[in-house]
Amino acid sequence: MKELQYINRYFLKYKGRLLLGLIVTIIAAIFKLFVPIIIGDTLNIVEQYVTGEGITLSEVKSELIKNILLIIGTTLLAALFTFIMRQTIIVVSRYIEYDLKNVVFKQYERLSLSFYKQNRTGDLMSRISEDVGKVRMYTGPAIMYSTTTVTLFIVVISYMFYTAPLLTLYAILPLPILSILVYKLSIAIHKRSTVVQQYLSSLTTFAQESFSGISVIKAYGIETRTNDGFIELSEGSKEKNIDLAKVQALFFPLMVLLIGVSNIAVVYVGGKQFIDGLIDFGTIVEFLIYVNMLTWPVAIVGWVSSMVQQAEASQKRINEFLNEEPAIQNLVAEATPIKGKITFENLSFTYPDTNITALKNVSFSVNPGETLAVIGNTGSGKSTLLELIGRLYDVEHGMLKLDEVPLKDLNLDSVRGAIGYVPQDAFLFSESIRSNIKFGKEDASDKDVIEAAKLAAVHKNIVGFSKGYDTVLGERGITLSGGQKQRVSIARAIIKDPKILLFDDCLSAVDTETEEEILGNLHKISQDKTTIIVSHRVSSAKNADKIIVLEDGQIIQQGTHNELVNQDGYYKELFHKQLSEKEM
Ligand SMILES: Nc1ncnc2c1ncn2[C@@H]1O[C@H](COP(=O)(O)OP(=O)(O)OP(=O)(O)O)[C@@H](O)[C@H]1O
Repeated sequence: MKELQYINRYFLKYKGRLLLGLIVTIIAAIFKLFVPIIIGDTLNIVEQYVTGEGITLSEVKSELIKNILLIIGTTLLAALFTFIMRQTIIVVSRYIEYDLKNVVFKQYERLSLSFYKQNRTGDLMSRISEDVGKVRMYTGPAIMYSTTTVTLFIVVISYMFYTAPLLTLYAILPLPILSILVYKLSIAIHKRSTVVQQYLSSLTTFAQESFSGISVIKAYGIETRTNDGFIELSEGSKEKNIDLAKVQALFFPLMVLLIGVSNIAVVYVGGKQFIDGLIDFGTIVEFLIYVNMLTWPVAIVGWVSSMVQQAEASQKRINEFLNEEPAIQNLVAEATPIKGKITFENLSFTYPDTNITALKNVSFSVNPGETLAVIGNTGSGKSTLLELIGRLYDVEHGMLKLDEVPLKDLNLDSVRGAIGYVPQDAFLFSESIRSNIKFGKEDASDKDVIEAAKLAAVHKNIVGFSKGYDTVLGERGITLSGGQKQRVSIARAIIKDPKILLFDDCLSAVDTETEEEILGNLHKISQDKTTIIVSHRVSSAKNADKIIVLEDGQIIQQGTHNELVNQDGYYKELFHKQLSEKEM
């Protein structure tokens, strides 16, 4: 229960409702006690009449009517209290689930990029949905059933002992066995359900990937192979489901068997005691009802224990993430205004997870108002360079400064707020184009959105869609071309009007004319901004104030376009190669 202590803060938060729920649960359980007493009493009256013990038919009739009305009344009250009990305890568990999901999601967002590299998306998803769901079972149903069971037990068993102690002993003897068996069964069911769940998630992932990659599957004509893969997985899933069904099938017969044993004990021992004149006839019937009434709560003891165990395991997994500290810490509380000068001093960077050294001894600086172009082969470290400016990773060797201040000594939100970053793979949300652009600036007006789209040379494309800026993207909406996506992503960065603009090879999918248009627009709006353009194309770099060429994480050339085309080396070769490609 150590891990579940974390949940106590929520119990405290909702203590009022919870307390009401517990009181109502106890009252509901007490009300359940009355019905068997009234039935027993009714039977005693009938028995007295049948054995001719001086009771008239009309007296029997009026007693019966009174008892029937009492049964209806108490049952209705018990039902009402049960309803209120669910409305309080179960509703509280839903509130806790909601709070917990929000806390987990907020923590996910706090955590750094390296965390996402180390943990699979499926795992992150299951902690926020399945694990939180299992913890909810502890905060709601487990508490509700435990309270009902404890109350019923205390009230019913005390009453039974008071009425007929020996009969009670025989009647409840099989109950602990039932509880233990149900517990063992619940554990077995849980184990098998976990395997079934794993198969289900593999099946879902397989189907999802197949649908996403359907064009590749069709183009390569591998439908049959894909189908075989699916059949193999579903075969496994079927077998595990059958395994589970076998254990689940034991649950009810086992319960019925043990209730039967208890019932036989009551009838046999009760019958003998009745013959000996030790108890009333009605008591036997009363006990039979109590035994049946107690069976479910007893079975639930086993079920609840396994529920709590699962919740404990789930909360442990949730706590692991909640206790995780972001690798990137904000060490400066107050906001620090950023002007935009970027300085790299002998900076080397190795990715912690792969040990790949992506940057080696890199030094350069860019002033506000200047544009730096970074050119280099794939894997030369260009994207890494931009990610370091956004402090997605911390630098261990050398120094990275903004406005001559080490990046770590600046407020993290100020740094990120000052950057408009366009990543290599433009990611757009399944929302309208307008919201995707506004993502860069929540309070932007429609005019700002259009202006940004014009600067990113995508306005004409957008108005060409029948719903214009309200066109929904993603699975349920239209699919933009690679170049359109890149330009919407550029518009998103432009609308933010940041001090620093970082473009990671984001003009690769647009034609050279559009590229020129965008670069021309950027030139106009970036007079007071620091701009870094990463590219494979000389055309993107040629107008920059400075160009650096990276190879294997090292700067091998730097200068202006004119200087570099007159220097033997990578840039000159690339320039001539791309010039001849253009002429072809
Ligand atoms: N998140 C990461 N974790 C570990 N290694 C990485 C990560 N990202 C990049 N690398 C490695 O770092 C090196 C530099 O990669 P980077 O993405 O910076 O190159 P790039 O010049 O931007 O390449 P491209 O032009 O193909 O985008 C590569 O060897 C790459 O495998």
